Amino acid sequence: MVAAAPVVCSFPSSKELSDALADFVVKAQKEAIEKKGRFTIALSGGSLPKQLSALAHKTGVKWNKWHVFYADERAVPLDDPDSNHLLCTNEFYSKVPIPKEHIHTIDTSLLDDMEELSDAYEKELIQEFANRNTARFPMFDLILLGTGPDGHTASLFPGHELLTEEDRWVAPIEDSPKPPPKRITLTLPVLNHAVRVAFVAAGEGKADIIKTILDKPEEGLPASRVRPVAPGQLYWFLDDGAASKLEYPKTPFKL
Ligand SMILES: O=C(O)[C@H](O)[C@@H](O)[C@H](O)[C@H](O)COP(=O)(O)O
Repeated sequence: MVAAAPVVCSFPSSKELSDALADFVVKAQKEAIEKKGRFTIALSGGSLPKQLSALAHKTGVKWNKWHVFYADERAVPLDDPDSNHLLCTNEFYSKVPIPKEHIHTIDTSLLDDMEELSDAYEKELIQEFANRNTARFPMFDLILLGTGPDGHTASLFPGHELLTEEDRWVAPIEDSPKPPPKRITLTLPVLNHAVRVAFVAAGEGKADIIKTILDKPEEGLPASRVRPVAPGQLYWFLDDGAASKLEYPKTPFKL
């Protein structure tokens, strides 16, 4: 399947990165709403939610058209300090008026059964993206991802059997090397059918892994396997620290 080359942008500071990311998200939601009257986005945990707070100061955001899912979520109650939903609430939703019913959380009554928890979240996606039989995989308007020092993304970890999943939209993982061990995650085919996927990474601590992911995709790290099929497009939003070892060409940011 054909995938366009990633577009990599680097910014001198974390503030400039957040600001450009916010403009990029506003443009993505504008295009999606013009086409379909709604904007479907998936968010990750880690440092990403904080980077989104610059969106609170942007104009032209139609918050009531947003439909938010999680690229991955930890199998914990929604008020647990490990919950990505809690993190997104504190860092992002508390600053912007997304209707609560448009934010798709896991069903915490199913925390004892990871298969059921994952299937229930897949059903949430099926409801949003219509009938699974008519659409092989959902096409998110935008998926925002981070990457860890091992090259994982969402809850897809190096060498893990979930990397070969070809059918499910959402899958459980019970042995995540990054705590907590139990999570659910969007699968690679879902990441690779999005209209846009953007990775966000900042800090010199990320420089080595960013270099491996982008300069040595043949190593097959999970983040290197995210290559949305055309016309989908992959973007990397980095700060100069995270991009400092990269040979892959950078593109000046433009909307
Ligand atoms: O729930 C999670 O653990 C995250 O979704 C995870 O995939 C994260 O995005 C990366 O580990 C990057 O984390 P940082 O942005 O904190 O480096």
